[in-house]
Amino acid sequence: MTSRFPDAGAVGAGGFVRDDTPTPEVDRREAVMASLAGTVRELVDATIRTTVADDEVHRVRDELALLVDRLRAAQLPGPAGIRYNAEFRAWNWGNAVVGAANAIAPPLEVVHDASGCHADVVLGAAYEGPPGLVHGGVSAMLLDHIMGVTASAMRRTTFTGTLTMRYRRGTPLGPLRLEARIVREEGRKVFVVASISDAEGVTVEADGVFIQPAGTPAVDG
Ligand SMILES: CCCCCCCCCCCCCC(=O)SCCNC(=O)CCNC(=O)[C@H](O)C(C)(C)COP(=O)(O)OP(=O)(O)OC[C@H]1O[C@@H](n2cnc3c(N)ncnc32)[C@H](O)[C@@H]1OP(=O)(O)O
Repeated sequence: MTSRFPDAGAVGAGGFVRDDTPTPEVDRREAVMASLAGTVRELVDATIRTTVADDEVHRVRDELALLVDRLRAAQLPGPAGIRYNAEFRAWNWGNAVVGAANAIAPPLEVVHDASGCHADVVLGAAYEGPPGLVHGGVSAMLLDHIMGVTASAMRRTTFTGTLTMRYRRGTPLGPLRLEARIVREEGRKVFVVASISDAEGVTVEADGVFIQPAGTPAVDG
């Protein structure tokens, strides 16, 4: 059996990092960071939509600068990366789509189902492109992620090779559903289709080729 695990602390195939933090400690810290990110997400939305007076905006800015300094007191040297321990518990707290510590991420909660993956998400003012509609790049980002998770099927690393989007109509901000499934596989290539829907039906369709980079092992067990 080929192990996907490099030595502790080493960067493995696909950029994954083995980290021997025990799962209960990972779970505990993840909950702490998710609660902070949730409040920062509220801050982002409140910032976009606030109509308070200029003086109050400046006071809030100054208070926030102090809070940033407190978080800067101890920082990782770079991005958070993807870590996992010997129990297969993986965590990628900085991920742009699902990162528990990333207020930029909606975050998407991907569910594996019988046909592939799906996710229900509510997108607010921070994801606007055209007035009242989701930014096309945000739609592509969310679909790319759920398609990548579907292609990897929790047993191999896949990278996006080619992603094609068809925007059928504007995607309204608010509650949305994403769905993705594998349509076929050819060697290291995995062909995936996906969609975003609102209550009226599909707004965006995507198809993509996800590739298991040469030399990266599948997880066999
Ligand atoms: C592990 C546990 C679970 C983990 C879960 C994590 C979930 C994370 C979810 C994250 C989700 C977010 C996901 C992200 O955001 S992933 C980030 C965005 N994507 C990238 O950065 C990828 C950058 N590109 C590369 O790394 C390489 O070019 C890849 C790996 C893609 C191929 O380089 P490699 O050297 O391996 O390829 P090869 O030359 O041996 O060719 C092999 C075959 O592939 C065909 N081909 C090649 N390129 C393309 C292409 N662009 N489109 C279509 N087909 C292509 C080629 O014709 C050949 O086919 P054939 O001739 O054999 O028929």
